[in-house]
Amino acid sequence: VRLDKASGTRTFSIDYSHDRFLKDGAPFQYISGSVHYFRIPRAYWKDRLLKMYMTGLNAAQVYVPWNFHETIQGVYNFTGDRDLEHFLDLANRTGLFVILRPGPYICAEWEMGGLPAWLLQKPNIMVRTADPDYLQAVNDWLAVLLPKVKPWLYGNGGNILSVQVENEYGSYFACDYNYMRHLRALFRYFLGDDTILFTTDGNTNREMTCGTLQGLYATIDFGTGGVAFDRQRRFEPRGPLVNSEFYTGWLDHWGEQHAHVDTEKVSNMLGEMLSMGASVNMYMFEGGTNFGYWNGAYRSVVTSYDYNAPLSEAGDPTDKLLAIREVIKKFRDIPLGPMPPATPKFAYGFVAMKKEDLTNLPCLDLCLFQYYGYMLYRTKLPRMVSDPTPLISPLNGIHDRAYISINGMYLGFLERDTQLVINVTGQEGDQMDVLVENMGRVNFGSKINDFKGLVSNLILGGDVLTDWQIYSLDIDGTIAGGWPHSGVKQHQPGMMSNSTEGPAFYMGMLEPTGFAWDTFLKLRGWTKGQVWINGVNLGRYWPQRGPQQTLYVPGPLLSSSQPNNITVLELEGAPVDTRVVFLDRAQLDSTMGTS
Ligand SMILES: CCCC/N=C1\SC[C@@H]2[C@H](O)[C@H](O)[C@@H](O)CN12
Repeated sequence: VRLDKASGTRTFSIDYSHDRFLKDGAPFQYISGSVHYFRIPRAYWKDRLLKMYMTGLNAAQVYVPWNFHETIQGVYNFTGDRDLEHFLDLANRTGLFVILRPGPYICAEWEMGGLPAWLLQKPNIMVRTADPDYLQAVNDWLAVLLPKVKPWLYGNGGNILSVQVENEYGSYFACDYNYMRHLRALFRYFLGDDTILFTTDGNTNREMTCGTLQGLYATIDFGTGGVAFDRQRRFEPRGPLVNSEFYTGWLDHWGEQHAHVDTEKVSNMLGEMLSMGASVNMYMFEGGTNFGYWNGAYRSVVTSYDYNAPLSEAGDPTDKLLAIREVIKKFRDIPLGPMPPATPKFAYGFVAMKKEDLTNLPCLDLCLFQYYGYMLYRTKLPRMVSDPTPLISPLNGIHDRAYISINGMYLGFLERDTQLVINVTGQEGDQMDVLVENMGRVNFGSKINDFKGLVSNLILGGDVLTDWQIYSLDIDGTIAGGWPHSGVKQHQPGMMSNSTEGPAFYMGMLEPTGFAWDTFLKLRGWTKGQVWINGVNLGRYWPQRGPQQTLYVPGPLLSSSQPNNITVLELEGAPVDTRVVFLDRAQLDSTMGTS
């Protein structure tokens, strides 16, 4: 560690006279990449950070998702895959500085942009504003997080060079300067006066106007469409040029083409910005995976956060990475030695899946709050409907998909914004089951107060359906407890269809091979659902929509010596051939019916 000669302390500051950063008094240009620890198994953090270092980066840009660490209000988790300080330490030991972005809102195609869903228990809360309820929750959270961060600041001996306040606030409708002033005061209180606090906003005047604040250094983000520092200069006439999110790729939504950003454009623009002396962060450098239910939505984002990034979802160096390394070589010495290779992948082959007995499924009784996954709504038909009768959500209240069964016979689904009516027939008193899926909360824009479930009435042939029983389904807890592989019978009412279609669980076993290498799970011919391996929720699959056709299975989730439990919740309909297959490569670019 080099100390500042004059004061004997470590300093990272802005030199407004020469439009640059100074580290310990010497000019410093950061060449950084975004990496999200919350999208990578802990066992692979060092592998990804080392590959970033060997590419020639000198910094990693890191979000902190509030909801990942305080999923339940007042319960804080910084262990295992949530061990932020271990990640910071690994980055430090690997030779990478850190640009920290603790939000409290982070966007990032992450569930509710990182905000915890329990904020919505106050139905009228105005998140990302000076709303007192919201600020109280922010105060409590940052009073836990920022003291953990403080020792890692560069001036305190750590590797954090600067800290971002909020995230693209200028894109949000509220434009609430009192909120940003409150955050500035909080960050200053906990982190001291010497740390560089900054903001990042998109490349428009409105965004830079509403997103910036005196005392927070204004930075900008833009992709390969063209260098756009002139906008930053209008708000920061002096100081270093900083592109905090140079888009090396882009995100994928279900049903759309897999994103692709041209390597040559990325390389050329990176070289152009670095030659201007700008500090640049590449978003993403390593994307990773939206495990479990963590994907966000603008429209629902897929499970893979490959992002067409220089390091693939599985951490494999790509041609884009090698091209970026060639550019960086022109501006700084890069570490000697080979680029660490891709982690080994293995095609474990086919695994037979058996439909689970439909009478013992993880149903819990009424529960007030469930934030993620699936809820079951049950009622009785109020009258006979002998002719096909429309079941309608007139206020688009299906958040987000509902799978409809009558007396256990699956009828089909309703979907937010797109499929708002389905025809029903039945007898008075027949049981109607509506399994509602939360597809991930909106992470950008004004619809972020994204309540889930049946948020308004269902109408059957003009009758408002009432007398609902609402079941919270602790599927993850039940599967983590060993069901259905443990043979433990859950004596609860079955909730699934007994036809070959509709929601049903399937179980299988991947036999151990003596090693546990990365692999990619393909559910060829399946429709849509969720997968767990050894109790870990791998995320959503939707091969019928695509473009993602395989789920990344990190080797550390597999056992090399014990059978690996596979559990699938298929929501619409499994194929006749209910095998699944483990491949040695990803398939992320095949939309509906082309896989
Ligand atoms: C059209 C919406 C633009 C929203 N901004 C985006 S989409 C991809 C990235 C990440 O979400 C990132 O977290 C945002 O800061 C900027 N950005």
